[in-house]
Amino acid sequence: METLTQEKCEACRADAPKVSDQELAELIRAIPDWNIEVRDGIMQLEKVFPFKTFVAALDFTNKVGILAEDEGHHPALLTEWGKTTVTWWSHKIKGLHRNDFIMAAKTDQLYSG
Ligand SMILES: C[C@H](O)[C@H](O)[C@H]1CNC2=NC(N)=NC(=O)C2=N1
Repeated sequence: METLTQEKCEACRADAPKVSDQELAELIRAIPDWNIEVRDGIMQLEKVFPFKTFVAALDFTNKVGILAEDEGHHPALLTEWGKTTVTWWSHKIKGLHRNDFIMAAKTDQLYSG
């Protein structure tokens, strides 16, 4: 399997399939530090990134925002003193698509603590 960080997101389509249970089990192994959350019936990938300062958290938040714009796929971002919470899911399909795993892997690449 090509590593997720080398892939680009495909355009979000309402008829795109959610990842299957088997794909989910395989893909989550590539991003083991991410949590699978279900909110209002929507499966999401979530991870908290700790920082020493608010400024560092905000800088990381902006980097993820630039990545999202570049890929055309956008997260929910919660920036607080000392941490940024990043949550990925595909709005159009109300669940998880391979795009969300690609973006989670690329988000990890932006983090330097
Ligand atoms: C037109 C635009 O590309 C689409 O609306 C994109 C924008 N970014 C997106 N981001 C996410 N996470 N899910 C989407 O369905 C989505 N759709």
